[in-house]
Amino acid sequence: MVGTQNLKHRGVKDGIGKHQQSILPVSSSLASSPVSVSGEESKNRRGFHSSLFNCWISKQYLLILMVGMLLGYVMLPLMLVETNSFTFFGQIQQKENLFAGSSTRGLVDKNNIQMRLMEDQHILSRQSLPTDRSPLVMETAVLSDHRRKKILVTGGAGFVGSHLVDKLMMEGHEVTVLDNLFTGQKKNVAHWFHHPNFNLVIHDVTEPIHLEIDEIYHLACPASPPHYQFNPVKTIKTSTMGTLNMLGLARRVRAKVLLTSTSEIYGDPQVHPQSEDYWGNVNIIGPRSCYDEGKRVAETMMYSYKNQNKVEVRVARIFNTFGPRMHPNDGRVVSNFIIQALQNKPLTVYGKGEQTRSFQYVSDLVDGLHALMNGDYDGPVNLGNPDEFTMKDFAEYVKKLTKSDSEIRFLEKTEDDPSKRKPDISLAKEVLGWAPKVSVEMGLTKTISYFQSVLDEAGEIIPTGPGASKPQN
Ligand SMILES: O=C(O)[C@H]1O[C@H](OP(=O)(O)OP(=O)(O)OC[C@H]2O[C@@H](n3ccc(=O)[nH]c3=O)[C@H](O)[C@@H]2O)[C@H](O)[C@@H](O)[C@@H]1O
Repeated sequence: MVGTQNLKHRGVKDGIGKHQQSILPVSSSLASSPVSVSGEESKNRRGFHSSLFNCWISKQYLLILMVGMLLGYVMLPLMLVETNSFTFFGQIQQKENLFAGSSTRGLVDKNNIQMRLMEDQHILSRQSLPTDRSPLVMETAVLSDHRRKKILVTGGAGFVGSHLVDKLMMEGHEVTVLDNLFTGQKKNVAHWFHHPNFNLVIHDVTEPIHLEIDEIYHLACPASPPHYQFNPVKTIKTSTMGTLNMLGLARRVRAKVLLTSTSEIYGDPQVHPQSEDYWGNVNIIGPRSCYDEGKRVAETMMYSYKNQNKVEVRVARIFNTFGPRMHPNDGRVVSNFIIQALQNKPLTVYGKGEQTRSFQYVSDLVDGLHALMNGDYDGPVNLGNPDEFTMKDFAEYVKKLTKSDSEIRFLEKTEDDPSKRKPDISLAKEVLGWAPKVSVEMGLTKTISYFQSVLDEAGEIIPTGPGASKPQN
């Protein structure tokens, strides 16, 4: 830029130099014009007059020449320049005016847009954004700084985790979801991405992490049998190293930590229904042991940290749970039966279908986890709905609710599949004042309509079978 300016400046100077050169010969002719007074008078006079005349002529000539030059070399260019510059500056002025006009308008528009953006941001900072996965708008409370907690939810992008995140967000807390997205899905929490209280950290709990938080809900671990059996070593690492990392973090920052344990710690139970004081019946080396034993040792770690390091702990033993946002390829019985029934495909019952399960709706579980975290009781607590079904009856029930023509197909029994399961929830009722509110029928109706929308979007879904498998997105 500077170079260009210098070049232009030099060009102008050179131009002036040329003009000066062209004037110079004329000036020199004037300087050398003959004016003589010597010799005969008349001759001299004539000569004088003639020379005067000549001089006058030459002066005239010179004058005309000079006027011409003045006009030609100075005035005309000046006039042209002036005219051009007038037009030019006029145009510039006009352009500037136009620009100034548009920029003023632009400024107004810009201000309007900014105002609207600020208003939108203000509204969005108090609610969720509707998405396909979560179409209902959820409003978030505004808490004062000293009441707003920093809460970490490991596995927060999963089925149960994402519903828990909704509740904590609606209460106005700052929620950090930590998930490696093995079975969790970003779309489960996408409705919070814009919210200033929400953070998503893609991280594997088997690696340590340093965060400043007040509470930890530690859910991270695949929970569906085909998924946790896909990589049993990773599953056991997740429960053991993951829980150690969360307890280490809780100890460092003095956070309260809740572990989501499972009804699976009772194994194939010999006590029915199962209460918290039952020690269980787990095959230590069976295909389910990576999950069952992982959760059992995780519970042991929780109470070791409580006793040794005074970490404040909570342990929930979760029984079979279902609801919207279950992974369609989860492979668990509720999602499988509903997806099969909605497509009029055979409902796959493993074994004779005489094994029992008791199903709770996800919102009840979330309320239970919340009550446990915020209560004083720190022993393990069962959270489940005691409404018990055989799998054969459950298949019929799903068929009825979906009005499906599917046949019921009996497949081979899976190894170590618990023959019965039903929670005793007297302790939860007593220490948390908690009991499930949503009937299985009501919960199933909501879940059926959810899976119908998933199917409408996906077309066909082939549910995961009994064998170990990687989650399919
Ligand atoms: O849903 C849950 O909360 C629990 O799910 C699983 O436990 P499981 O009881 O085996 O759950 P499902 O895979 O849903 O199986 C329930 C019963 O249905 C049967 N089933 C499953 C799927 C299927 O297509 N057909 C079928 O008959 C299974 O053999 C089993 O007897 C997990 O292992 C638990 O950690 C978790 O807490």
